[in-house]
Amino acid sequence: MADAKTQEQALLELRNRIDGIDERIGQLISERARCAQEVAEVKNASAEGRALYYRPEREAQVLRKVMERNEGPLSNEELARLFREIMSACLALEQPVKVAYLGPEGTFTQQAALKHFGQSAVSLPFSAIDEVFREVEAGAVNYGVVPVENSTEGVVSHTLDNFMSSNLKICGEVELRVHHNLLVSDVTNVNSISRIYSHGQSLAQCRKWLDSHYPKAERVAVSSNAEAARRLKGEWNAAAIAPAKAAEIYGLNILAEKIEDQPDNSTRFLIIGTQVVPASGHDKTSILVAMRNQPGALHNLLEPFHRHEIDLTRVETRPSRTGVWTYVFFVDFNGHMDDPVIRATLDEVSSRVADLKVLGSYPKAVL
Ligand SMILES: C=C(O[C@@H]1C=C(C(=O)O)C=C[C@H]1O)C(=O)O
Repeated sequence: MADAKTQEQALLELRNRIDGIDERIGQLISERARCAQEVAEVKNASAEGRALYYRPEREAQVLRKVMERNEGPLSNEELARLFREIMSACLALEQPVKVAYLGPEGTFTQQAALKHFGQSAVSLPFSAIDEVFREVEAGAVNYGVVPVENSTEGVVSHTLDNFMSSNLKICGEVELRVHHNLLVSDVTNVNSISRIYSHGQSLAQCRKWLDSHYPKAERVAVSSNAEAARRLKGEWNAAAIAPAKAAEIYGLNILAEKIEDQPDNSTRFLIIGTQVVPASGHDKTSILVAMRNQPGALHNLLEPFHRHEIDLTRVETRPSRTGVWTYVFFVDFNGHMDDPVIRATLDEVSSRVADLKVLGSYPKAVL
């Protein structure tokens, strides 16, 4: 009895302390939000209606500082995620950011959009990557989020091809661990699944699992994982590979979890917009280069990077859609356009190739 009483007493005291801490946190968050409102006034005063409310480089710096200061017990990622939401809410006071993503609702791209901009952003689904580009170009939204590469399946060529004809800039990147699940509906007969819907990339990422668990089922590629989930309604012999979120949205059941072949399966997404982003201190730059298919062409392109000791993080080739035998390279490297070494390197590269377009310098993914 005495023990129960001391326990009650200890809980009461701790909860009183937590109430006091919450009160202070609440006051500090409000104070921060008022500061952000003042930032908006300053931005408005000098921008004649064209204020840039969202500042990717500043947000990256804020999150990095949160992680550097962290003394635990929460992990850096967990603490940064909380601050991500505080900033998202503060930014929404200035102006809710409007983001187009490759939909429908429930796709990994939507998860990436919310991971990057936080839950206070207004996210709008579009059914094709081209449409996301078009919405941003038309100014109907502030930013777009599109997938660009997967650690198992490689590049999302559709996104790269869009950059060839677009003047949009890359303003940021997001990385997302991607887990796949096998979803079924209430009417599915789980012993007679003969058709499995998903996006082509996801089917490929679960190839081995499907080979061993459903070797005879027909694999049907559809436009997105969420579309796969949506198709299940009313089909008694079908399943879908999709994120757990899609099960929630479309009222489905998870039959098997984490069925991806590679446990560290992750996808990188790009934030596209019209903004040129200043340096944050840890940045990446993406360029697009067009060149003739001559002997030594790739060496010529890469040599200045090597000489200036610039780290390349990715090189992709796509056939150009204009000239015959002309290739287009997408190159990502560490550093920002404002850095004189990067600028000098790109000047050199530019003199060696048919065309060079800077797609953007942007903060490296923090979360
Ligand atoms: C407050 C600002 O505006 C926005 C909100 C931020 C925040 O809440 O810290 C950071 C950058 C901007 O996206 C700012 O530019 O400092």
